Amino acid sequence: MSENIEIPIREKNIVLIGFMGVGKTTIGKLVAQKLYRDFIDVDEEIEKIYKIPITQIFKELGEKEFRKFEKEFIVNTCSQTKLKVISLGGGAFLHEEVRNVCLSRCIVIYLDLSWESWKERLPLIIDSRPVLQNKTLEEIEEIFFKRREAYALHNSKICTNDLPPETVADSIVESIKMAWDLYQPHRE
Ligand SMILES: Nc1ncnc2c1ncn2[C@@H]1O[C@H](COP(=O)(O)OP(=O)(O)O)[C@@H](O)[C@H]1O
Ligand SMILES: O=C(O)C1=C[C@@H](OP(=O)(O)O)[C@@H](O)[C@H](O)C1
Ligand SMILES: [Mg+2]
Repeated sequence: MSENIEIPIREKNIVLIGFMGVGKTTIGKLVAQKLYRDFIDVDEEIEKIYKIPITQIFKELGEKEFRKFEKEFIVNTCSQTKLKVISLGGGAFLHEEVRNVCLSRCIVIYLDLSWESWKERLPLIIDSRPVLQNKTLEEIEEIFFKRREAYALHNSKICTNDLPPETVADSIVESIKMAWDLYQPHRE
């Protein structure tokens, strides 16, 4: 369990979680722009470090190595930074240490999508998500619902069904600003 250091809420990192394909990378970038913050996409950072795409990391080094690096990268980043918008990969929140560091130091936003809507995203992401390869739709559905248990731990949930990325990003910004004003109101 990481220590619960009091970071002013306006300075906390904003972390986006949720199932693969729900829009964490796309929407995280927009939220960062709207709040004038730096954006960190954990998968993109890992790809830059290994200099190969995630699919190749899975193939050449294996999922175990990816998960170890992913966990360490997130724990370090969340412990050492403030004022960032960070999009995690969909499997990252399954690590207990990742959940602990995110929930103690960041504002965690869960992007949710119904199974029916998510199925329409599948063709867009199937080739770039190794976890989905060689699986039946029933097997993917099982993972989709199983992972909801981990995602249930969050600070705020946004249902993204039928909403374009801009609208989702606007509603995240609105909800964050509300939390800022509630818990750390500006003093004149
Ligand atoms: N709100 C949305 N509506 C429609 N398509 C979306 C939305 N958000 C993301 N997408 C599309 O879904 C795919 C996966 O998005 P991405 O941001 O990579 O998701 P994640 O990071 O959660 O895996 C991309 O092709 C993206 O353009
Ligand atoms: O859910 C997962 O296990 C994964 C999700 C991916 O990220 P996105 O959630 O951004 O697709 C990426 O980290 C990797 O392919 C594994
Ligand atoms: Mg992503």
